[in-house]
Amino acid sequence: MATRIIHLPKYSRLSCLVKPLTISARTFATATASTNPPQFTTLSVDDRTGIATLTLNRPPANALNALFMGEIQRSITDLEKENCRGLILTSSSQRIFSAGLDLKECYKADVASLEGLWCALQNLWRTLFSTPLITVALINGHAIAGGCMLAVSSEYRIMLPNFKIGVNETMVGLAVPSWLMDTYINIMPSRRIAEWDLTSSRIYSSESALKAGLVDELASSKEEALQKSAAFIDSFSKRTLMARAITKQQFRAEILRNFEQNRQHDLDIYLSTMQKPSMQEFLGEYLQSLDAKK
Ligand SMILES: CC/C=C\C/C=C\C/C=C\C=C\CC(=O)SCCNC(=O)CCNC(=O)[C@H](O)C(C)(C)COP(=O)(O)OP(=O)(O)OC[C@H]1O[C@@H](n2cnc3c(N)ncnc32)[C@H](O)[C@@H]1OP(=O)(O)O
Repeated sequence: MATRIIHLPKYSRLSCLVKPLTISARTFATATASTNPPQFTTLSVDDRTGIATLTLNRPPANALNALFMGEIQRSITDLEKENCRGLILTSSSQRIFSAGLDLKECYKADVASLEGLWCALQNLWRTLFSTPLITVALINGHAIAGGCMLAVSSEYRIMLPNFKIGVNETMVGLAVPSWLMDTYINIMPSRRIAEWDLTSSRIYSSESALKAGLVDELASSKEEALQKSAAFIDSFSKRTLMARAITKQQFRAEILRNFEQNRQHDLDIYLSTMQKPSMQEFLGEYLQSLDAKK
């Protein structure tokens, strides 16, 4: 798929105006350094409005592997440099926004691949959560685990009806990473409900997610959701963009600092968990159960 970036001279460059957060000295493994053309995403920018739409397109489930996550991350950093104002994140599938981490790539994988996968997930989260762009997740399908992470890292969530959304890690004996926990708490109206949801692997329907405050609006079609997404981005005037971005950054700074301090620990936990024979055995059964639905 071709990437189309249109230069938008009308808007000031937020990435230059917002002071970057300190990044720890250590360089973490990443699959994002590639300069290959995008395979799993399409990016379009409306030069009239300054709004970009990044469409996830890795059938069948938009499962997040290292290459895919690197592409999403790169698109966001490119948009920051291209004088873009807002970003809508959506899916080309009519059924699945994202099923989270690519579990097929977690199964019987070597340590280097597992490390690449987890670092790509960390890097993608960090970039999306900290971007000065105005971010909207247009959730036009199921959003599970890492898929829900993409949604809650964005600033605003608009969901289509009759889908599922939530973080299901504890269901299989995995602790939710602290950065995802903090991100979830950041958007939920009540910390108590957030704790309850994440400890019980609660998966919401679109309708109950709206009631709980996990999503902000429902839309009956993708077209309506696109209009609502644009309206959210437009609700911030051009004049306030920089102040808005700095304020957003201040709100999120502590979560980002905690993440940087715990990044290696978080990776170590993931690697040791994934290499346990009992986890691999479970994962094999879980993948079979997904196939058995057919
Ligand atoms: C519960 C977690 C289990 C193990 C975790 C182990 C280690 C991870 C460590 C840390 C955690 C990181 C965060 C994560 O993101 S973990 C990912 C957790 N995701 C899920 O559990 C989602 C599983 N999928 C589903 O529940 C459903 O597929 C669905 C609700 C998203 C969609 O349901 P549908 O009925 O519409 O579609 P399906 O027929 O089930 O799926 C279509 C197609 O997609 C494949 N697929 C689905 N999910 C994944 C995935 N996460 N990775 C890779 N592939 C996936 C599925 O097998 C089907 O493929 P085929 O058509 O058979 O080829």
